[in-house]
Amino acid sequence: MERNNLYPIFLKTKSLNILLIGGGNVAEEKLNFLLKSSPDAHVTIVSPMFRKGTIALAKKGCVTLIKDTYHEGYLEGKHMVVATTDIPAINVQVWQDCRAVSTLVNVADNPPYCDFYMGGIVTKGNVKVAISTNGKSPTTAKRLRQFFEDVLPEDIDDLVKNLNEYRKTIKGNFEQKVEKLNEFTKSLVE
Ligand SMILES: C[C@@]1(CC(=O)O)c2cc3[nH]c(cc4nc(cc5[nH]c(cc(n2)[C@H]1CCC(=O)O)[C@@](C)(CC(=O)O)[C@@H]5CCC(=O)O)C(CC(=O)O)=C4CCC(=O)O)c(CCC(=O)O)c3CC(=O)O
Ligand SMILES: NC(=O)C1=CN([C@@H]2O[C@H](COP(=O)(O)OP(=O)(O)OC[C@H]3O[C@@H](n4cnc5c(N)ncnc54)[C@H](O)[C@@H]3O)[C@@H](O)[C@H]2O)C=CC1
Repeated sequence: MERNNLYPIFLKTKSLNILLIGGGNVAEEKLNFLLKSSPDAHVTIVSPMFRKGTIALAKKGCVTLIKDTYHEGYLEGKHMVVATTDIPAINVQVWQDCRAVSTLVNVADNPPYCDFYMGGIVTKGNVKVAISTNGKSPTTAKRLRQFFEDVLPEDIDDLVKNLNEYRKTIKGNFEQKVEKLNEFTKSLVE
């Protein structure tokens, strides 16, 4: 069986600079899901045009809109880049420029030109679940996201908060703490 070997990480997007190139449908969708998960993300978007919905989304978050075509100077100070223009040669140019400066890049319409994929994301308080189909079926990622949004209980955050408090009160060395926490949470997986 084929296997997903991607390694998920949870980025502190508040202290990272994200560059989105292009201001069309895909840019708006990527921005929408990025801000849904991480409303405090720092984003810059460079595009000759922006959709009304993008302008509205930008106002709600920490998003800077720049009306221009892409040039590599925009990569300065950016930690990750998502290219969504409708011109494949520009997107590939972005990929090359990012590679040259070791900046993580995602070309939205072109999986071989992605260092990372965006995923389906469910957030319930402190709990976050991220879903990937290895780029094989974004629609499945969306459906799984909807499924987990539905089945994960809203009060799962209370459990996490309570365990965080309990964790602070446990005495003993690391092994003893792990044992107590495992014993306490056993019923969750039984
Ligand atoms: C590889 C990846 C790269 C990346 O974009 O990061 C990628 C690539 C492509 N998407 C395409 C199409 C669609 N994408 C969606 C939706 C989402 N796409 C997302 C991620 C990813 N999309 C990455 C892989 C994720 C994984 O591993 O599963 C989600 C999860 C997250 C997000 O976008 O933030 C978000 C759902 C969010 C949610 O609902 O929670 C829908 C469904 C819909 O909109 O209803 C469709 C139409 C139906 C279809 O085609 O399936 C096409 C074809 C373009 C064309 O044909 O022109 C390509 C290019 C290709 O595959 O070659
Ligand atoms: N990953 C995904 O989820 C999906 C990817 N795609 C792909 O994404 C690409 C874009 O699709 P749409 O957003 O629908 O197109 P669109 O035509 O709505 O938007 C393209 C945007 O790129 C901008 N642009 C053009 N040249 C530019 C330049 N030199 N610098 C900066 N911005 C520039 C345009 O002004 C426009 O805002 C297509 O190639 C499509 O195949 C499509 C659907 C889903």
